[in-house]
Amino acid sequence: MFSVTMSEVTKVYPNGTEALKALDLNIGPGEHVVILGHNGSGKSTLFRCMTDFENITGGYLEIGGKVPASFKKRKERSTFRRNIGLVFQHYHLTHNLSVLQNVLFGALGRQPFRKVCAPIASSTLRLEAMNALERVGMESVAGNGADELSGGQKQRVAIARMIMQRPRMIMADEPIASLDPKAGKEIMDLLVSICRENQLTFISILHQMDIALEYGERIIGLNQGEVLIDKGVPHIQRSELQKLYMSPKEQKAKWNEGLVEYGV
Ligand SMILES: Nc1ncnc2c1ncn2[C@@H]1O[C@H](COP(=O)(O)OP(=O)(O)OP(=O)(O)O)[C@@H](O)[C@H]1O
Repeated sequence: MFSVTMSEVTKVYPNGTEALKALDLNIGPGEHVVILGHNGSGKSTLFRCMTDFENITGGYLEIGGKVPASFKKRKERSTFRRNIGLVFQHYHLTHNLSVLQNVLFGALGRQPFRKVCAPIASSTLRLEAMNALERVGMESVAGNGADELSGGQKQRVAIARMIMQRPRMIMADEPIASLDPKAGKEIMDLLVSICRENQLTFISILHQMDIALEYGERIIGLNQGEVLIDKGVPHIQRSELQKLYMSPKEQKAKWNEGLVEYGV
């Protein structure tokens, strides 16, 4: 199980935008954390820094005992990335290949390319891929083309592909943003249960407050690159989350009305 340690992490883009401002965060092994925040609050930047797709520009970031900023060799970096299972809003399946082939690709990194190609993949690897498909309820369409699936089915296949990676932590960036409410909840149920079964740390970026409250154990609310809320779900009021989506002017107005308690 991976943990995350961040001390005064900043990210300033080359154009001068300060997307993350001295973030101090600790996420323990096996925690289920939801990151919420308005558009432009820094969620994706944080996600990209944690997954090593973006360099931090200040502070200290450690994930699973590794410090991405210190990676010198490509192998170190690829091993680190392989330990983090990523789920995105868009499923990034290869559409002209079968569902099974897409899932086999999840083993890339721990297996060479030629070994994950469906016609020559070992029976052990194929069995593992079929088990992953069964886990997400998609084994009956293993031979179908990935382009024949609905959005919810594609996300399930993307999750099966991620299972093949054997990750130590799952990070999901708006995993249900393209799905209807029913399919979205099914995907969240699936992700949470996979994390529980395998004792994986789970960090997801969401836009839906209700889903965050239902599926998160802890919510981190970002506002203009800073942590505004960091609390366990049982201690969070809905009104606190709503202020994440207010402009500074609106927050000040609420403050003046005495409706919002800051820093509590
Ligand atoms: N590559 C970049 N270069 C310069 N500025 C960037 C870059 N990426 C993001 N930003 C800026 O950094 C800030 C945070 O953006 P980020 O995408 O992390 O926010 P977000 O919370 O994920 O937003 P959304 O919910 O819209 O995805 C914004 O002001 C954005 O314009």
